[in-house]
Amino acid sequence: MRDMSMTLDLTLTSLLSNCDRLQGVNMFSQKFIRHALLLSSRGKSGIRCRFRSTQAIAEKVTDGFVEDLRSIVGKANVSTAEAVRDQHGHDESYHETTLPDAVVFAQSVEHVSKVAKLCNDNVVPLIPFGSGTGLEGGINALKGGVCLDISQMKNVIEVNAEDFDCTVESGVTRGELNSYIRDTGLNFPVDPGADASVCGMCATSASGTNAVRYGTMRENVLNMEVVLADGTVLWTAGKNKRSRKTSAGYNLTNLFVGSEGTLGIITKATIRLYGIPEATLSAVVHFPSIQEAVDTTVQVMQCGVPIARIEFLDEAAIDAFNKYSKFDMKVAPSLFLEFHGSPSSVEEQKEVVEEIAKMNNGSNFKWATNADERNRLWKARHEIVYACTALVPGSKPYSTDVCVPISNLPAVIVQTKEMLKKENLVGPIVGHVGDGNFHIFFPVDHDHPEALTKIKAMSEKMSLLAMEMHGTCTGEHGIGMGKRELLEKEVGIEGLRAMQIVKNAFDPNQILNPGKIFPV
Ligand SMILES: Cc1cc2c(cc1C)N(C[C@H](O)[C@H](O)[C@H](O)COP(=O)(O)OP(=O)(O)OC[C@H]1O[C@@H](n3cnc4c(N)ncnc43)[C@H](O)[C@@H]1O)c1[nH]c(=O)[nH]c(=O)c1N2
Ligand SMILES: CC(C)C(=O)C(=O)O
Ligand SMILES: [Mn+2]
Repeated sequence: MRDMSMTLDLTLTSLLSNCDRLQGVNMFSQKFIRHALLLSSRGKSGIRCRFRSTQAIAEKVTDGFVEDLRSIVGKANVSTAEAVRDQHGHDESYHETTLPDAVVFAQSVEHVSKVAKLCNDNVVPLIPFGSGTGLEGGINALKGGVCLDISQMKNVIEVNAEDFDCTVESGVTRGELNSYIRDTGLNFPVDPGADASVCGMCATSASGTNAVRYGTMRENVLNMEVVLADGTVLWTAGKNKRSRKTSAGYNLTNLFVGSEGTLGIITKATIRLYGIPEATLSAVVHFPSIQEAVDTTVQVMQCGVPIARIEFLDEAAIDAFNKYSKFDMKVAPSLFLEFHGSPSSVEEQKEVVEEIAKMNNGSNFKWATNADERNRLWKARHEIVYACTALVPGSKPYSTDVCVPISNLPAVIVQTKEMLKKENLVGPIVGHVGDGNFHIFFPVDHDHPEALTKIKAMSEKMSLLAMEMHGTCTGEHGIGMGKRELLEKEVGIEGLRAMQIVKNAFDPNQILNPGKIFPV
């Protein structure tokens, strides 16, 4: 860490600005709706191949090195069995498995620190493994080495109900946390659908269906305990700190959020909690066209409705959804909605959204008031990726993930749909449209490499279109190994160089999750 202070002060100030995107506006007057309408009309399990690690690394992970790992974490917590390495060599995406040479199950931050130091001293790659639900090949051991599974560190360290925050260890998943705090009347709403580890969600800057109301991980992490490549343990906002605001120096917390295991291993996270809303109401509404569904979204957002979820599914997605989850919805472009608040505020939001949807020819509103109906709806929505892969037996999901400023969303989705048609590709579209973020789900069968080539070309075109429209190639899944070649196009050569300077300062031996984020 010798050179860190020298290199960081040149580059970090502009990178680490904090953004607060949570919405507080709540204006429902007719005047406001008209203004917003005017604004918008003006502008606007398959077969996997397994690669072995590179020879040079395999030679470093000798029997002696494995013995050293065992002496740190105990014999039972190190495995070189092929089945265990296989399970840790891929996430839930289409990326083909790449095996680590050994898997270590850490039980404490001391274990993590000593394993990191050992790997750093021997220049052996070290890949943090959260719960393996990522979608960009983040945990693939591209250069072999040690996969550090931190999922067994499962303590909830503290819950400060009166301050609406808590601190968890790396293995606690979102679902486990919410079960643990159920009696407090609080919950952690950031919801990627999968039951990912909270620290893994920090590492990928995850979001999902609730982010439109509660923000992404970036807005919800207050502090993190991180182990650096050389074994140093630090708290990004200072030990035991959990204030809502800070102006103290660089924002290290936001630097580690979204760092995808390339800068350090997140062993604890202090995050914000929210009161479980007094009233919740979900609804589904169908539209004659994609344009009308997405226009509705834009107008709802421009009116400042504090909607908790506003999810778009095109007709192909609804069809897959019906078949997989045994629903019988009208096969048409649709919005899934959810409102949170007091009973009167929910009623007010409902009325405004219903009116906007109707102005855009939305029909067949179905309201889900009881918890069972709502849970069934959202469970099915979160399984949509499996519904889409079920369209091609034996396939794995390839998901695009662009995000654009909300006013550009209708144009981007409509153009995407036209591109799909032109390329003759099957790809249901699903989106967290309140944030301007959407996915195409392509079922990928590795027995048909020509189809994968076509899908990759389409995905790149979409990313370029999103960037042109002032957006990003990844709203929430991260760069991983799938989007490395797009990063420079997005942040520019200067941005990429600044990121490389940060990487080199924190990880001079390049041991942390090598091959990820940066172009090859
Ligand atoms: C069905 C379904 C649906 C969705 C999603 C997945 C699936 C399977 N996802 C993606 C996924 O849930 C998300 O990327 C998680 O944040 C990954 O958390 P894991 O704990 O599984 O990390 P995983 O183990 O998959 O690791 C992901 C990356 O983070 C690193 N990492 C993990 N834990 C770390 C730690 N403690 N310290 C440092 N680095 C660490 C890894 O090295 C890797 O690079 C998603 N996402 C989303 O944002 N919105 C969505 O809507 C969805 N929807
Ligand atoms: C790619 C997936 C599973 C996703 O992000 C979603 O369903 O929103
Ligand atoms: Mn998503």
